[in-house]
This record gives sequence, C-alpha cells and structure tokens, in this order.
Amino acid sequence: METAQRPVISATGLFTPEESISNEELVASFNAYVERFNAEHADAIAAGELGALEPSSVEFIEKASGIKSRHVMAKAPVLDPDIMAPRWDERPDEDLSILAEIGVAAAQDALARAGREARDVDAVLCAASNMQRPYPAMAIEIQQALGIEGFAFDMNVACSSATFGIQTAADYIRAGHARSVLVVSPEITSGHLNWRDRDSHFIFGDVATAVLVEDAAIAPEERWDILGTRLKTVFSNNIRNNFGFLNRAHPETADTPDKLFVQEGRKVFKEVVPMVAQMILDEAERLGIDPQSLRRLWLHQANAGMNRLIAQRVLGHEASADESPTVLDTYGNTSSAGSIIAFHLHSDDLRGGDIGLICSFGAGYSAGTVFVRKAG
Ligand SMILES: CC(=O)SCCNC(=O)CCNC(=O)[C@H](O)C(C)(C)COP(=O)(O)OP(=O)(O)OC[C@H]1O[C@@H](n2cnc3c(N)ncnc32)[C@H](O)[C@@H]1OP(=O)(O)O
Repeated sequence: METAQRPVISATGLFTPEESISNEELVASFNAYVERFNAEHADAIAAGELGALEPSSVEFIEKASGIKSRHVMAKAPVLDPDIMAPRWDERPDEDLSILAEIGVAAAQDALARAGREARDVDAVLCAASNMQRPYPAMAIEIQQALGIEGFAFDMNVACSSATFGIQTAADYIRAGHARSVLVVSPEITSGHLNWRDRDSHFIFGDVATAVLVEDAAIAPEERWDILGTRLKTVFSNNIRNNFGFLNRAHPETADTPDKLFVQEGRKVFKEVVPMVAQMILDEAERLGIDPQSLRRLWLHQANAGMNRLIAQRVLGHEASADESPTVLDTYGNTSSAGSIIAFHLHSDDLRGGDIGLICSFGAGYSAGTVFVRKAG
C-alpha cells in the first residue's frame, strides 16, 4: 500500500554578505568608542557619578565564543565609533526590501541545487528572528519576488526559527497540503545587536539560508530523508529583546538598551546545554537511533563551548571537527541560520545511509531537532 507523503530535504541555499569584520577591527572600533566616552565623561567618572567603560579584547572574544570574524551587510557604519549600527538608504515600498533580497538569493541557490523552478514551489515560510517589519509578511514579498503561487507567512522562534520552519514544512508535506516548501531564514542580526555592549558586541553576524523541503516522490535523488522532528519551548528572560511597536506607549524608554539584544550569557549556557542534550537523546531513543552512531551533528552556532558540551553528551566522547563542524569562526552567531549554514557547508561528503542531526536552540528558550538520513 502506498504510504503517506514523506518529507525530505531536497537542497539548501546560502547567501553570505561580501563584507566581514575581524575581531581586531571590531575591538579597535569598540575601544575607540570607549576611549572617547571616558574622555568626554572624565569629570563625572572622576567624581564617581559614572562608571568608566572597560575596553574589549580580541583574546577574550576568541576564547569565550570561538568567533574570529562575522559577515555584515554594512561594515563601515558598524565600525564607525560615532554610529556603531548598520546604515543604508531607505528603499521605496515598490523596491524589494533588503531582508527579502538576501532571502531570495538564498532561496535561488537552494532551488538551483535541487534543479527546481520557483513555479514548482507551493509555499514559502520566512522563518527568522530579525524581521524587517510586521507586515506585509516578508515571506509573501519573497514569494512574489520568486514568482511562486500558493501561500507564504512569517514565523519567528528566534534562533530556532529554521528548525521550527522545517517541521512546519514537513507537516504540510505529510498532510498533503503542499509538495514543495521553501523555508527561508534571512538574518540581518547587525540590526538587533548592541555594538556598544562589551558583553555581546562580538556575537552576531548577517547571512541568509534556505531549505527546500519536499515530498520524496518529487524530490531529486540527492536528498536527505527527514526521519523525525521535535520542538520544545520553555519560557526564559535570559535572552530578551523588548523592541516593538507598543514601545510608543512609553516614549521615554523607547531607545533604552533593552530594545536591542540582551542576555545573561552564563545562565543561558548553564540552562540550555542540559536541556538540549537531553532533548536530543530522548528524540534519538524515540526514533530508535543510537546517538553514538550519529555521523554528524549540525548544531546551532552560538558558542563553541556550548557545542562542545552538547556534542560530548550526545556522542559519548569529545566530538571532532568532522563530527560537529563549526562555522562560528567566520560567520559568528547567525541566529536561526547557524545550523543550516553548518549543514550546507559540511554535508556533501556524507554517504548514503549516514544519519545526522540538525539542531537549534536559543531565545524563548526554544529548541528543535531534525534527524536526517542521506538517501541512496
Ligand atoms: C543561544 C543563542 O544563540 S543566544 C546568543 C548567544 N548566547 C550564548 O552564546 C549563550 C552562551 N553564553 C556564552 O557563550 C558566554 O556567556 C559568552 C560568550 C556570551 C560570554 O562569556 P562568559 O565567559 O560567560 O563571559 P562573562 O560575561 O561572564 O565575562 C567574563 C569576564 O570577561 C569580561 N568580559 C566580558 N566581555 C568582555 C570583552 N568583550 N572583552 C574583554 N573582557 C570581557 C567580563 O567583564 C568578566 O570579567 P570578570 O571575570 O573580571 O568579571
């Protein structure tokens, strides 16, 4: 008897901004800002009315996070101590918006790799943590730019947006609502990052990824069977961003630092590592997969230390770079796109039958697992 539609990953796509900021460049800019701030407020600092700002350091950043550089959409203004934020001209409503533009680029890459025309796609999910606007949905703009009929919508589950998007797409395939779904994750994180915050100014980078989830019956031979997906959320204030249109209700605090990315990094580390490791082990057991037999883990790219610990708990030994590849060094944390970049850049060498895991975790807290097996 013919079984129900079976979801697979037909291809992934990647857009990488040309410009990149090294830790050295980032720290030089930050420290110039600190020097200037301390000089301008020297009297208040001497009088004990204001604390002096502390400089950042390349060594700390690399050791604490594993990040060496990050791509950005606009390097010069981010590094300018007078600005320290992205800047570009506002586009008229008739033009493709910048977030949609990089999403389209990643989607076109995925479609080309799958040998698929945009008109064959039934739905577009824009699954990302840094939407450009509330409406109309970014996904509908991407759908229109690609020339796709059907439906599209945005979903935001912070760093876990892409895995939540993959499960949603897989469910549409299983239910017969669609045969080909694009999950697009454009992340211009440079907009939400507080480049003047010493604790976090090094964390994020800009990128876009796309995942084409399809019914196995129409998918190319080179594909990844989705063996199972699992999602989990537990509320936490330890990663938070209070930006939103209701800030108009209290204009006096509309620009305070909590309207950008804020985290309690140590608590995140301590709470998320065990939660995610256990979730992976439980889901592997449910699917009848020996976690130690996993050929590769494509983990969320937040922090090299977190990934080391999670991989160790899952595999039962210290993971090699081959078992748990990182793209943190050159991309930084790209929120929901991180595990997809790792998969995109480090999956071609696996053989038919190899089983791996795409896994995300982040604000919410939110976490998602997608177990995949290379077809063939
Ligand atoms: C899941 C997500 O994607 S959310 C976004 C990313 N979040 C995460 O990755 C959460 C996991 N957390 C982490 O990885 C870590 O907490 C980090 C990388 C954010 C920070 O590393 P930590 O070792 O926890 O740094 P912590 O903030 O405790 O500071 C340690 C020391 O370095 C100092 N320090 C902080 N920032 C800097 C800096 N930029 N340069 C130099 N020193 C610094 C602090 O002042 C502190 O000094 P002290 O010990 O004298 O008090």
